[in-house]
Amino acid sequence: MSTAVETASSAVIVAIDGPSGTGKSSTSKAVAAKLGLSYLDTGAQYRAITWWMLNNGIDVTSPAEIATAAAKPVIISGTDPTGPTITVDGEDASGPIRTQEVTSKVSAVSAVPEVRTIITELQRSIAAGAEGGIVVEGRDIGTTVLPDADIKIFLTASPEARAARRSGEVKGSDLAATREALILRDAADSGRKTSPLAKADDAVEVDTTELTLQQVIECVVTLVEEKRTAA
Ligand SMILES: Nc1ncnc2c1ncn2[C@@H]1O[C@H](COP(=O)(O)OP(=O)(O)OP(=O)(O)O)[C@@H](O)[C@H]1O
Ligand SMILES: Nc1ccn([C@@H]2O[C@H](COP(=O)(O)O)[C@@H](O)[C@H]2O)c(=O)n1
Repeated sequence: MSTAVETASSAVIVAIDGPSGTGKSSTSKAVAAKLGLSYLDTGAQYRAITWWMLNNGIDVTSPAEIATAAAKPVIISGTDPTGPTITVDGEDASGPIRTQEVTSKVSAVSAVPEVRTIITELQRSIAAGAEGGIVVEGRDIGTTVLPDADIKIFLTASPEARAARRSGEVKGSDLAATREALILRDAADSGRKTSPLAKADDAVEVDTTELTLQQVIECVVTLVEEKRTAA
């Protein structure tokens, strides 16, 4: 499978990876909007295929069943950073893919190699079609999906900071349980055989633990602009 993604010569490709709750989505959307780039949330695509499997009676503890069904759903991602969308077989999936059920099952589905092959090809075709450039966020963008990206960022933050951010989104949520769930999902994503969550050797690591979201956005915008100026 070719990993080369051809875009217009002025188009910049930005890969942003990192564990859960490090700020990938918030940062990527804001950076893309600020720089006039498209935006792709690859986690949403893995969530979408997981949601489809759950809705269609697939046993998500069976890699063989998942593999057989992997090519069936039609997943379409809208890449406007000010209003990203995702549909599965024509149905808006943006709400249902964020449920606790999907969150708890997505790592098992995304670990299946057949799923990764299909979703990776989809991601590369979206990046290739983004004529003005794109910010793509996920777990394996810099290492596997777009290894030739112009700039690669790997966001990190302490489990405590990430759990506090996530708990802040849901009133009355249990901080310790949120922290535990984040750690378990990261362990599953980092431990799978096929394109695990990992920092690319040439990625710039940004520890966001002590940074505000605004500071992270400014840091990434500066890195992209420096890269563009140097090119
Ligand atoms: N530097 C920051 N300081 C404080 N809060 C932040 C920071 N970055 C992101 N957040 C908040 O943390 C939460 C998680 O951020 P976000 O969804 O962008 O993370 P993520 O890495 O994309 O997570 P996931 O991989 O689980 O989808 C959001 O509520 C966001 O507003
Ligand atoms: N490039 C990616 C992106 C995501 N995943 C899997 O999807 C899950 C959900 O991701 P969120 O960013 O929406 O939290 C994630 O836990 C991974 O299992 C992936 O494998 N590769």
